[in-house]
Amino acid sequence: MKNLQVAVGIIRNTKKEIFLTQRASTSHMANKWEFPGGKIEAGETALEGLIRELMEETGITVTEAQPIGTASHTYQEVSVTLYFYLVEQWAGEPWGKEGQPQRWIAQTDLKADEFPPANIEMVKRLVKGEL
Ligand SMILES: Nc1nc2c([nH]c(=O)n2[C@@H]2O[C@H](COP(=O)(O)OP(=O)(O)OP(=O)(O)O)[C@@H](O)[C@H]2O)c(=O)[nH]1
Ligand SMILES: [Mg+2]
Repeated sequence: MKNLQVAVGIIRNTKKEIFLTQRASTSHMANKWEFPGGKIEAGETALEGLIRELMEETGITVTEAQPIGTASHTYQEVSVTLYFYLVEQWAGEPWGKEGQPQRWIAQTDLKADEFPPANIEMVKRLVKGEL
């Protein structure tokens, strides 16, 4: 089975809100909410992939990103390893640049079951305020 390496950005503002986007109804994990990001390309570091994906999907220029852990999960169709980054420094204002629904939500109000299963542990850490 394919193993995808995926860089994801937890974009957090000074009010401790996190920027989420919703996955397309036609995509893997359709309609789930996610941290913006995507597949790391050949020859890219995880951080380079993160910076490129957040520009493509949200229009921001990341100026600082802190690696906060990884998670691996095997879905029926594909297995993924997520590289999570906390992003608190950027230029621009994030928006659903590819037409995805978006929202800011208080970190403590995140709901694990709105995310793909690979995200559950990270969402729980965020809700507990461990990060
Ligand atoms: N972006 C993102 N992907 C996630 C998260 N959690 C999770 O399991 N994934 C999975 O990671 C895989 C790759 O992510 P993606 O679909 O965003 O990749 P991408 O932006 O490069 O997509 P593309 O092929 O449309 O260009 C998908 O199977 C997706 O379901 C998450 O929080 N954010
Ligand atoms: Mg993506």
